[in-house]
Amino acid sequence: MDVVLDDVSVEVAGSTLVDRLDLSVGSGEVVGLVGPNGSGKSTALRCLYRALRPTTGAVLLDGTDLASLPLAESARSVAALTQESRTELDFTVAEVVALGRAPHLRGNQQLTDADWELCRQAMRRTDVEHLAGRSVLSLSGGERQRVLIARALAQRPRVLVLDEPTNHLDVRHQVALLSFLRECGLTVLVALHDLNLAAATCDRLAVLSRGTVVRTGKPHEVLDPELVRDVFGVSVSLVTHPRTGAPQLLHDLTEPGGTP
Ligand SMILES: Nc1ncnc2c1ncn2[C@@H]1O[C@H](COP(=O)(O)OP(=O)(O)OP(=O)(O)O)[C@@H](O)[C@H]1O
Repeated sequence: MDVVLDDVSVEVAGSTLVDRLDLSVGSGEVVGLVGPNGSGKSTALRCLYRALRPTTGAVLLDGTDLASLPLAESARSVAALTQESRTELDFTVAEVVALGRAPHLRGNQQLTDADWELCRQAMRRTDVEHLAGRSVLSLSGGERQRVLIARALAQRPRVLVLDEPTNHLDVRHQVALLSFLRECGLTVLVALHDLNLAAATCDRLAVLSRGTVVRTGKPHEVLDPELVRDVFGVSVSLVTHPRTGAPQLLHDLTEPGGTP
């Protein structure tokens, strides 16, 4: 399923948070949104999972305006792991993951054996099956994050939207998640702060600054020291990963920094 953000602007209380943003993501492509704090990454992603409606412009799924689809229909296609994803209720891990099946159920319909099997597969994939009976309130930050990823996978979406999914994850689970994003065959939009992980994971990157895309392309076309200085205000050297050829940035901490 392909996704297009077509000239999307979002205004809230007189401020323009996203400004005429254009971005196309092909079916099965992994596109990373990178940009400084406050550049509009989360706001753009919110338009995709319908937490926000663009003030002007449209989000298209396979050419259909998302706003014209019933909410349940778009929820069957688009799963999101967001910064607002909450696990504050005293549910077990299995119950939280099962919520991912909700868009596929009618009324009070119960989960079938096939639904539970999909939940188990998602829990195995994110390494939380052994926690299935535990209360989510008792989990560590990284374990909770993996449960939320399992919930999104149990939804069996065609588009995955992830806002800083590596938050709280140790390095093994970061690599496992990002490798999965590369292999899963889904259309993926992911906001990432770590430019090196973004370069290693994504087919293309879109660099956001002040609510709009300032550059888009394959990681080696996008990540150059000049752009990183202009957009992020930091000094880096560019090297090439010796095995994969991915561009990697080395931070130069001896250069004067900006505001922390
Ligand atoms: N409801 C709101 N009302 C007013 N301003 C908002 C609202 N939501 C977001 N903003 C502002 O919009 C800008 C973009 O925010 P957004 O969360 O999209 O940025 P981001 O690129 O995801 O940042 P971060 O990297 O810090 O997560 C920020 O300046 C933020 O303060």
